[in-house]
Amino acid sequence: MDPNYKKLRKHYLKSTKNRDESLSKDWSAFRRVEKKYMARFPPPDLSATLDVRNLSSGSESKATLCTEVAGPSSSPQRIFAFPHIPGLVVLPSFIDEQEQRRLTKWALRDHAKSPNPTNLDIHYHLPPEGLWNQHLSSISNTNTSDCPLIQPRAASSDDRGKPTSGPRELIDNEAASETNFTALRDTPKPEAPSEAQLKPATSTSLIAKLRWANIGWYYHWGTKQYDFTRGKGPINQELESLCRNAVRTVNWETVFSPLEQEFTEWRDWDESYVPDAGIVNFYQTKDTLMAHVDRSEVCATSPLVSISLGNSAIFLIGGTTRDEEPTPIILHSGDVVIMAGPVCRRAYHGVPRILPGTLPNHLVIDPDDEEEWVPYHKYIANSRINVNVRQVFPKGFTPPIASP
Ligand SMILES: O=C(O)CCC(=O)C(=O)O
Ligand SMILES: [Fe+2]
Repeated sequence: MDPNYKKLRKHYLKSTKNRDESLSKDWSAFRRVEKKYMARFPPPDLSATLDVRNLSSGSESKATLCTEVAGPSSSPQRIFAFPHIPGLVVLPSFIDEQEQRRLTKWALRDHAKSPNPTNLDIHYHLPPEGLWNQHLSSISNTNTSDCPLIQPRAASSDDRGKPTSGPRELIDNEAASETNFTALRDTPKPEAPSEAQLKPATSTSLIAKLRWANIGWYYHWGTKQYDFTRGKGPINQELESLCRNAVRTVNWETVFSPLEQEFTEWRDWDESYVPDAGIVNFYQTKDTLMAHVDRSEVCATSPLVSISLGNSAIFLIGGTTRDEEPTPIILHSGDVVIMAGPVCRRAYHGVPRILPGTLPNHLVIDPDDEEEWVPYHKYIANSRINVNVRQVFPKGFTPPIASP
């Protein structure tokens, strides 16, 4: 018997010895599927997952309810829609190989640092050059005793701010809209308390604990609402263009009509879709993202563009309640998912599993700069990065916010 399998079985038997079987009876349809794909033992059967790359050209899969729709005649880009979740689109390999490396570098080196908050800022005094740049300096420095230590922040009186194992918790927040905007804006957004008894740590050890970095409007995790009083962080222009191009690539008429004739906003998206917020999610191979709906944006129907980099993942997307069984979709490095329109933007979704050992070859070596890529390869070999970009306000809408 494979020693790793033996270890997993032993752990499984031990952890399930006193399990209360009645608990799982109350699981929603989403939770059941989530649990299935999260299971460490026995490892899940992936045969029911959908990998659009395996669908032959022009195919329509009844079992998976996925349809290939026509893309722009000038490009070989394939586009998949899901009529049972109108507004969901998968663009396989939308990001080319070089751009995937560029985005990986951007996420770690240029973005996960001040002024963009990360999950670690609450707990540590991060270096101004960013965790990644300090990590690069320390690995190029042969004298390990010179590695600076990052100091924890003074512990607060309680430890409610303890970092959790994933970037999200299972709490439903109130959906934002133009009507409740002022109330949500004025809801107090206290600073999260830092964890007690943390020890000073090296940047190299903290890189593995990086879970998210904010893009644009600042998100307040405690209330799960944006904190507009802080103003707006920068949005990378190339990322913005890439997301706008992804939205423009789709012929939305083939996605929404004739299913949702009363929804016509998509007609303006070529111009009106301008992202202004988002998050970069960093997943180590054991990390998961629980079922949730992203409903903090005032624009409740505008496209959310989600880019996958690194190892592949299982992405679950269901309906507007947890009682609808989600569709399991395999996302690979370079794939773009768009969630748009009133149904899809309110659909529960999550990432129950990262698939280790699925790093594509073009993220192993950078033919243009082999040396520089080495530390990025080392990181991404055991990780997945998701760049999740949203539009909080409709274009031209000036929110009633005093300048910070
Ligand atoms: O990692 C992913 O593919 C999804 C991330 C996500 O749903 C989110 O950041 O809201
Ligand atoms: Fe999400």
